[in-house]
Amino acid sequence: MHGNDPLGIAVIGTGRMGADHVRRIDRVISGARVAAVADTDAERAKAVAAGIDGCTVHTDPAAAMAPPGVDAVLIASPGPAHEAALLAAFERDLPVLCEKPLTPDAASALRVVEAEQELGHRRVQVGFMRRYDAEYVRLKKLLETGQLGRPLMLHNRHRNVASSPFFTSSMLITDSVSHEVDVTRWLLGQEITAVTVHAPGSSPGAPDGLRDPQFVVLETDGGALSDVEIFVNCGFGYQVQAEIVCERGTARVGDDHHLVANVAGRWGGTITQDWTERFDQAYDDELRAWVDTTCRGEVGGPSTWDGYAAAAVCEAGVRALEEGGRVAVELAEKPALYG
Ligand SMILES: NC(=O)C1=CN([C@@H]2O[C@H](COP(=O)(O)OP(=O)(O)OC[C@H]3O[C@@H](n4cnc5c(N)ncnc54)[C@H](O)[C@@H]3O)[C@@H](O)[C@H]2O)C=CC1
Ligand SMILES: O=C1[C@@H](O)[C@H](O)[C@@H](O)[C@H](O)[C@H]1O
Repeated sequence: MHGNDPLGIAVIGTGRMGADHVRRIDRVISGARVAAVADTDAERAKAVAAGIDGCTVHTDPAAAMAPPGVDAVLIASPGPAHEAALLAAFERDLPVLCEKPLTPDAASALRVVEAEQELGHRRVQVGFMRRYDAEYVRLKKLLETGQLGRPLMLHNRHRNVASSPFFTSSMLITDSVSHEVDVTRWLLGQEITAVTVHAPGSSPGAPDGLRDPQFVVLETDGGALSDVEIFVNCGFGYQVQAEIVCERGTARVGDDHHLVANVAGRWGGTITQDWTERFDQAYDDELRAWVDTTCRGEVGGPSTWDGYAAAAVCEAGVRALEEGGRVAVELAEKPALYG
């Protein structure tokens, strides 16, 4: 990157999230351009790159990071492909925005933590975009004022209209509750020490064999409890809500009452239908923050360590779902690199 040239980004994975991030880089935010795309599905990559000046198209993620003019990497391939893409970016010492999950399990996430330590500096921002959502940011700032006192409980609700066909019972935790795991650690500034999962009878709206909904209880090292209702086939809307209960007050986000209309003898509003609608602004702000910090030669936002901690908690959650009972979370020692 030279002078005021836009940051050249290689986008790895051009499916739903990748294509949306390409649009965002190309048309929404300033200071960056899509320099390359890679997808194992060449036609998809080609279609997403169409009309973007100077954007090279690849099927191999490492090859997409090689052309001159690639200054940074955005990973939006499926979770199991993240480790290889992250290590390829580290080979070139490129800054990375990696969609959640960092990797799908604790062992691979720890390998990424170790590889980043070998580089000797932080390179990765993990795509936990709720940290950029205006409502969550306001909640975090309110907690930091101390007015509400110490947090005691966080109640989270996370509902999707319908799950994708390949969704499994454990993915309700690893793919969906991973967001609440990060929100809990970030809002409370505490580590999660144990997980319990309860699964009521499945909803008739869930595909056969899918344990949906589930109720997850996270315990923290600060003595707080965070519970999560995860329901990925609720049928009616995309809802992400959180209420924090503290010693002297409570606060909640996600009520979705942005517009209330009075018409034909009724009042009411609409419910968002998916994450791209509910978190559109948060994704914009997340990407803008990443481009800005990268252009300044800095790294911010959720770290590789946060990605590892989330993976370890989710892994404990999957064991709690499969084996029952309360499963303790064992974290490796936190390297100095992550403060
Ligand atoms: N932050 C958020 O709210 C959300 C994050 N995500 C995350 O974004 C990532 C992508 O998810 P989606 O776009 O929904 O999936 P998707 O299935 O729509 O797209 C994935 C794309 O990656 C390609 N691909 C597969 N293996 C690859 C490899 N080794 N190298 C390059 N490309 C490869 C596929 O051909 C596909 O085009 C996942 O990590 C997912 O968890 C997804 C939805 C919301
Ligand atoms: O990250 C996401 C998806 O991968 C996940 O499957 C959904 O449940 C979440 O709501 C969405 O934010």
